[in-house]
Amino acid sequence: MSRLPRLHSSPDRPVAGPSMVSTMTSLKRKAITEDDEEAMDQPKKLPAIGRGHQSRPLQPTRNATNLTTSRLNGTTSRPLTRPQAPNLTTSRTTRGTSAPPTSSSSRSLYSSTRQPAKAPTTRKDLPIRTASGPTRCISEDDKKIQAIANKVESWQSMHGNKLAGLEADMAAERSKVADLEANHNFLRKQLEDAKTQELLKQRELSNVSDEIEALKKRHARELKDLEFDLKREVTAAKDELANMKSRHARELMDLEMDVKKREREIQQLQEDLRLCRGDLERERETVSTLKSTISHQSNARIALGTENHALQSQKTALQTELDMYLATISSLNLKLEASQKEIDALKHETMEAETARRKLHNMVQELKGNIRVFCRVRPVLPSDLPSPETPPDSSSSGFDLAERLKEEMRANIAFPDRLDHKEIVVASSSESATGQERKEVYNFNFDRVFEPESSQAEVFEEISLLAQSCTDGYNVCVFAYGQTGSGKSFTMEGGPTATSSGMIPRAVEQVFQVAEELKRKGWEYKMEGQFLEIYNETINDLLGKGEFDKKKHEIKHDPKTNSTRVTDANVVPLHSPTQVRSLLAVAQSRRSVAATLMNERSSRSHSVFTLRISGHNVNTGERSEGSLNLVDLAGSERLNASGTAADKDRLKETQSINRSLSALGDVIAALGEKGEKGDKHIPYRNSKLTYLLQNSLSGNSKTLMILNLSPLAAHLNESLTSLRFATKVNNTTIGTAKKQVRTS
Ligand SMILES: Nc1ncnc2c1ncn2[C@@H]1O[C@H](COP(=O)(O)OP(=O)(O)OP(=O)(O)O)[C@@H](O)[C@H]1O
Repeated sequence: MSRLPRLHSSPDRPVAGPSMVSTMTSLKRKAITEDDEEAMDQPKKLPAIGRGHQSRPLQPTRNATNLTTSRLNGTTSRPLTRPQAPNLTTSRTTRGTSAPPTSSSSRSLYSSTRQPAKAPTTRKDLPIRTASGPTRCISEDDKKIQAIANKVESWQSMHGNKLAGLEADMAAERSKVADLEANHNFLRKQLEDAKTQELLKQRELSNVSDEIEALKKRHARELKDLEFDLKREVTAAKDELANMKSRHARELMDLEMDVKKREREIQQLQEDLRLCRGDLERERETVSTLKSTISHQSNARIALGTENHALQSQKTALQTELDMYLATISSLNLKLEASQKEIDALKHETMEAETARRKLHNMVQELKGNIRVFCRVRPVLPSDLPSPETPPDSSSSGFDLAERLKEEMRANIAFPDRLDHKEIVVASSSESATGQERKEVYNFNFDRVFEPESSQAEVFEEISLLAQSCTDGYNVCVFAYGQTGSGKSFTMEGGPTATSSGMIPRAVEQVFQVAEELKRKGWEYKMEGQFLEIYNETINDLLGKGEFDKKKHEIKHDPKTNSTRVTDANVVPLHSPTQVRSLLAVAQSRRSVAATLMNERSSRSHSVFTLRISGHNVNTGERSEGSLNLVDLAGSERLNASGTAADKDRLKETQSINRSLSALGDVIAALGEKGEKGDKHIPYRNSKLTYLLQNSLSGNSKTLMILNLSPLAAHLNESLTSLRFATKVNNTTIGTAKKQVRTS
């Protein structure tokens, strides 16, 4: 299609010959064929477009060519395909091989078409323009030239005719060409119209195809939407179907279960029915039995009616008796009430008697003098036995051997006073200078003597009144004296169990108990504790921080209140016996203990536990200040006996202990002498121990010394020394104890 307009777009070009026309025709044919081919590619609407121009089909060129050809054939004998015209036309444009024309028309044609420079190239000896140039006088040549000129002239005249015919032909051809051009223009116009229409149709077609495309897209979208909706609906339908299936399955299961349940119920009912039938049978049998029983019973009832009558009369008699008893009970109740009142009065009396008894006890103590001495002998312990080469077996022979050994080791100590337990007799045998055995027997009397079998409770029973008197406002001092390993610590502190607990925990418990009881009488008590150790004449606070506190403690006495204070020593408020027990445990772990030959756990220091108790009677306004000092003295053995002479530190310890113990003896002796002389100086300051216990050792306080003795024969001499010291103390009267009581 695009080639066709280009062919017809140059109307000014020289008209082509038949070959050109045929070429054009073939080109047109080709173009039309291509058009047809292209038309084949167009949408199917295109034939409809062409149908509107059927009267002028799109193949006019082919018809026009045919027409032209037929016309040419009809008007002249010379067909257009003759060679002359093309040669002429060609010579006009490109070739100049023909001879020059002689006529003016041919000359002019020649001169207008041929270049003069090219003519001599064919014939060199002939001038081209012989007629107009200078004439050479060569006669032969002139003749020949004349002949040629004649020939040319005849040729020209002959061809002039031909030329005229050709010009006529040319004119005819020109008119044909004009026709063809007109036809061509018409066709071109038709073609342009067709193109315009085609463009319109193409535009329409593109619009339509756009619409189709849009429709396709919309259709695809709608299709997609529909597919999506459909899928969703299908999914929903599937879900619903699944739900329905599961619901249906559940319902089916429920129904099956229901059916099974019903079946079970039916079975149960059938079983019940069977049982009921059995029961009914049995009941029927029972009814028949009962009927016979009833007949028996009615007979028995008659008999019972008679019996009942008799019992009624018996009941009346018993009722009378019961009334009598009730009267007796009410009179007994009255008597009980009277007795209860009597008991209360007696209790009150007892309490008053207890108070009076305590007063009397104190009076007795005062009359007896304020230092009392108890003596306690510990049992022989397995640890006292020499360690055997072979370990003892648990057989009876092993036990007997141990007992025999104990017996052998035991000193000859007797307790003849079985009633009052106040006497101890020690027998010793020694060799005289003459080699004879000398037997000596020593009798000692104390306030109380405890045999090896005596328990802690028995010992405490004797000192409990003394201990609790601190609640009445007395200064009380209990100290344990004896050689190392004699049982001082055991007596004062005791063991871990309730039965083995010593005097300190028992005394504290007692004081708390008494304080609680005295609350009813309006007494309120405040208690505080202090635990000190005197080691090598240095005071160590056992309730302080660390094993040895670095502080230098000083002892201060207040003569007004007869109280003693130690500077920088911890005084802990006491609230319960349990708290006191834990305090004692802490203190015990801090005590300095050094090993000696005599006792592995020998305590090489004095320990002083002080319980201060201040009371206030809210009813009477009375106030009391008392203290309880519980002293565990260091071992009293002599220097050689302990085997410490070789050890410098142990020697110093022992010397210090012995010095303080002899100072204690000196103080007690001086107190005894003071009682006689009145103005005797008491050397309290000779040791830290006596200075600390000044207020508890003076005549205003109650003092108890517990002498602990070893039962071993090996320790007999030490025991005798201790017994003599205790006797001295016991014989000392140091005055009358005074209550620290004032009325506010
Ligand atoms: N009455 C007793 N009953 C049973 N065992 C006792 C008794 N008295 C003391 N003992 C035991 O004897 C050993 C020595 O006693 P304890 O340590 O009390 O002696 P001590 O005089 O305090 O010695 P130290 O001066 O070295 O402190 C301990 O094992 C103790 O348990």
